[in-house]
Amino acid sequence: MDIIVGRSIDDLEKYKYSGSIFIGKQYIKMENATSLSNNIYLDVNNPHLILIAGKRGQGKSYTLASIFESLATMEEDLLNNFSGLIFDTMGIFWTMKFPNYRDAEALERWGLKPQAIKNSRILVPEGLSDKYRDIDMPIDDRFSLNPSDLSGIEWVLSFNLDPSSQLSLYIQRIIKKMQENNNRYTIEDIINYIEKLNIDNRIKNSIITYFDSANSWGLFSDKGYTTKDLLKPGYINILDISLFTAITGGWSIKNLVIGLIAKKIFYERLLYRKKEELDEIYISRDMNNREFPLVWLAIDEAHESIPNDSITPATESLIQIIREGRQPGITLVLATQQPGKMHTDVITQSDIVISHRVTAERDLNSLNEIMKNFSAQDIDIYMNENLPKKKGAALILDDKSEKIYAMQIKPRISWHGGADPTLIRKRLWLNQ
Ligand SMILES: Nc1ncnc2c1ncn2[C@@H]1O[C@H](COP(=O)(O)OP(=O)(O)OP(=O)(O)O)[C@@H](O)[C@H]1O
Repeated sequence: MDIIVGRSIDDLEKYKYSGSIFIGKQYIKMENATSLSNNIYLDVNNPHLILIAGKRGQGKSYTLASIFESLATMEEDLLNNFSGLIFDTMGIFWTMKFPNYRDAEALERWGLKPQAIKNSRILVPEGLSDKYRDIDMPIDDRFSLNPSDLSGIEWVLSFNLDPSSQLSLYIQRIIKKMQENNNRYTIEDIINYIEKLNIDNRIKNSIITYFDSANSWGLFSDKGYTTKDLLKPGYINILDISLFTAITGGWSIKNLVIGLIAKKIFYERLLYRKKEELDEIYISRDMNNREFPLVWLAIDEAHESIPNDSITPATESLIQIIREGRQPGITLVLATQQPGKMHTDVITQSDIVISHRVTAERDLNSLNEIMKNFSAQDIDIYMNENLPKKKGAALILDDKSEKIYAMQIKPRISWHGGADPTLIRKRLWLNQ
């Protein structure tokens, strides 16, 4: 019998398969043999917090992309009301634009065909777009942030400064003044203001150096894009922020992008949710298409954005979405190699966990915290007994049904961009 994870018994009766996507097949163990049997679907009708865990190379980025491919190929009426946004921190999801000929044989066994995701859209930071064009990467659009949208503490955390240091306190005071005196301002405006301040020259110069460096990130413009520019309905919007890796403190900049955009999406969805509710109450109103789509946000290597031992520029927004995101209709998908390093809210609030193999003790401990609700067995023992040692094999823990399934994630229809590069350069899938 088919399984739909993340769906209540009531909803199973009401909606049947509608509003669910195919994500893989269940492993069934008979005596000593394990074989693939029932189809596993994922409920996409309701918002969820989904954690994908697994040590390096077990398939967590693959799984994340496989789920988003299935979202991209939903029926049109669902697709029109949906928008996916992947914060591509490692620069590996843009290959969705190409068919996965490499796994054509495996796909055929699953009754699937290599397919490009035509409704995927790649956005890159405005000031870095030439770098992407130089290597012929397909780009659909650019994005930037407006400097006046950042609070003092967001600047401080992006500069990787200790929030209680003297420099940080100055920066927070400066930004407060900028916000009081201006509606919109640029980084140059901030620097001009600092230059006129009557403070110690050493401090003044170091603050200016920080803002000068922010100017070189290629991230800011006085336009700044709206969330509607970023969230094209019916599309998987991929924000490639991987090139910030090359800048010192790169993760702080990536987290700034994640934090600011996630915060804006949260507030806009909150507003539009009220309007949608009114649309439902007034029966004369049309309920077909939402003005602002329901959003699925995804972050790979999420332990870097929302760790358990420090605060990043993304922490506050992500915690807010984790705790309150369901009401406005935001689903968050977090993938990590190190669940043991993630903020405890992720562990306690996830309603769907997809776990590939993990071995580090700290990671096993945090997954066992979730596992306690499902089984008396530890997760590694359960995995060893029920899961073949195969890439893409995972346990899926479903809070709605309080059940665990051993499963194989479906192969990707679009090209996987996260594979390790090999010294031998051959197209083995073409026998070349
Ligand atoms: N469901 C799957 N079906 C078939 N092959 C898979 C599946 N999942 C993963 N693989 C294979 O495993 C490889 C590693 O997967 P992936 O790149 O997602 O690892 P990862 O866990 O994200 O690793 P990293 O931490 O290095 O990013 C892929 O290149 C692919 O060949």
